[in-house]
Amino acid sequence: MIFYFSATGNSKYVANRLARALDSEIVSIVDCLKNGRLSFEIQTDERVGFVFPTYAWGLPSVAQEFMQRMELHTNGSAYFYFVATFGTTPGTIGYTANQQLYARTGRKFDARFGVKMPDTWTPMFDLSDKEKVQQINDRAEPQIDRIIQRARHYTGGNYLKSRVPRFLIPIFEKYYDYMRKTSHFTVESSCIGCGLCEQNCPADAIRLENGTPVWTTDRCAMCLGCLHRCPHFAIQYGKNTQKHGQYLNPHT
Ligand SMILES: Cc1cc2nc3c(=O)[nH]c(=O)nc-3n(C[C@H](O)[C@H](O)[C@H](O)COP(=O)(O)O)c2cc1C
Repeated sequence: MIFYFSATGNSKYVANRLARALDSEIVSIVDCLKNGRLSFEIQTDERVGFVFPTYAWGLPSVAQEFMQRMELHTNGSAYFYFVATFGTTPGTIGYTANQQLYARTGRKFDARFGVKMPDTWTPMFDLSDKEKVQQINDRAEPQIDRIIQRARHYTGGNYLKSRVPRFLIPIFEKYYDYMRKTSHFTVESSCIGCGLCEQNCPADAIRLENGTPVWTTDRCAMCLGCLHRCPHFAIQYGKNTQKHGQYLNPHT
């Protein structure tokens, strides 16, 4: 079983690659949260993966909620592994994920991995050069292959690079709160009120008011799925996203 969350397709692509190679079922945590499917039977020697994007060096709020609410029934022999997709640095996400799993199940991840992919935090990072973006995605392939090899052999260890001191965790938690201020969103006149942003929002944080998206701040995970998936690129966040372009994983 592989649990995943993905706003723009990177983590879903990685989860799919792992699932095909390891003959695992992939499970969307957004569907689980929406349908109340939170209890899972884990088989003997099963490989149980969690594939999440890194947000502000930590877990997206949706992933935190899932990990806090999930119930995993296991006889203890399963292999648990965590995969962070990230753009620049995964920071402390591996440590935080470990803490969450331990709090819920009393056990830690056997292995932690990372895959560097295009950084979808476009208020800061420029994804407008499609060739460069493709190169980053090409370089992700051997990283995914290595994870498959290790998971296939139940290999343990912490392979998440760019680890940083844990005392920075509260600072980055505050930074994520700052990022999640939905007042930074603007909607351009090219918006046709199609409602795709509302339909696709993983946190049910968007509703259309007079044909224009409005965000509910305390629900929004700031995944930027609305911005990157808008067919008219009408949703912006701050001053830079327009010039930094939209991104969806090419396999989406
Ligand atoms: C709100 C937000 C915060 C992010 N923070 C980080 C970060 O701290 N470090 C990093 O390396 N990448 C960061 N990223 C980039 C994503 O982790 C990366 O692009 C990921 O592969 C996106 O996965 P997805 O396509 O499955 O949603 C951030 C992206 C978003 C939207």
